[in-house]
Amino acid sequence: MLRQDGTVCSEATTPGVQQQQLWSLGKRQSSGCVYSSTHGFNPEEIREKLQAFPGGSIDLLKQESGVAVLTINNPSRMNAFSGSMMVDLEERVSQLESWTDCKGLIVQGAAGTFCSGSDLNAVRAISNPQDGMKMCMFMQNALTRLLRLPLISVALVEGRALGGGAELTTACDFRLLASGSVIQFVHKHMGLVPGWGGAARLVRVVGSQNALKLLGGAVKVDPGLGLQIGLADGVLEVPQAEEGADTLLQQAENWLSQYTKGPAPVIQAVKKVVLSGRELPLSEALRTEKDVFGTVWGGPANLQALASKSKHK
Ligand SMILES: CC[C@H](C(=O)O)C(=O)SCCNC(=O)CCNC(=O)[C@H](O)C(C)(C)COP(=O)(O)OP(=O)(O)OC[C@H]1O[C@@H](n2cnc3c(N)ncnc32)[C@H](O)[C@@H]1OP(=O)(O)O
Repeated sequence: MLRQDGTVCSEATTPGVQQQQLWSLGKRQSSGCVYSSTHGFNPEEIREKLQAFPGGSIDLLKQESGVAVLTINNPSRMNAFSGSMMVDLEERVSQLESWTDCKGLIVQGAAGTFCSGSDLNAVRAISNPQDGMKMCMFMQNALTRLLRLPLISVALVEGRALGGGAELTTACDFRLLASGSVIQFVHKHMGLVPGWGGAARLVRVVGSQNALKLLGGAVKVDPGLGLQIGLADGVLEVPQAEEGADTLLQQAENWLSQYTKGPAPVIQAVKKVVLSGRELPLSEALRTEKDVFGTVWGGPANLQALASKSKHK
């Protein structure tokens, strides 16, 4: 079981207590910010600075199905991230962290394109290294918390995902690319490298050789290349105008449902064991896996499956 101090010991627990533990384990994993005051990070100060660059919004729609839709919404600037949208994003992630029934998340852009990165007007105004690093710390915290949510997330990429927009796609578990879409880490062309955690995550998704090529060449990744190197997990056809065709969002929801079908505690447990396997040293990951296992073993879904004598043909 989990001790108050976050360490782990083995002790039998009741299913009710186990469910509580599952949730608090999820909160511990998902609230893991990279930077705190010990790193000289003052979130209030940076929030205030970012709010000075308003425009657009990050919209969250929580659905009864347990799948939420997060929309990057700043169409007049190709969904570039204004400062206030960065603060919005952090708030939406907090809302998702406290959603006990969550199972899945689709991250999309408004009006037919994904996201063109940081708002260049804000970038120009804070183009000194100190402010740049503060903005990076803020976005790394928000995107790390997004990736660590106890749900299965997918970036639905239509149009372009550029710069910070490309980085955002790597903060999701999966990426679906619509026909004609492009993910491009344009940072080199801007005299930069990723700073929102996009390089570290990209290496984990496509391997260091491919990451070096994508960043070093500012390569345009179309759906074909995306599938080839593992940056894309699927390709969606942009529907023609004719009646009856599923929208891209419906297609993404269908695709995601193969992983989010089932009770929320089980889906959340799946994400937690994979997350700990990805992020923790092996011994720690194994202990976490045992803990998470303890929260579903003998739980309602497990007992129901046992009672129905299910066969896996
Ligand atoms: C690199 C690091 C940094 C980070 O990680 O934090 C970044 O992300 S910096 C931003 C990187 N992104 C860019 O440099 C994108 C630059 N824009 C473009 O390449 C084009 O605008 C494009 C390809 C997104 C769209 O081209 P298209 O011809 O289809 O449309 P327009 O260029 O006319 O764009 C429409 C309108 O949107 C404004 N826009 C687009 N991107 C941004 C942006 N990132 N910040 C601010 N504004 C942006 C563009 O200026 C046009 O506005 P208008 O008032 O009509 O001139």
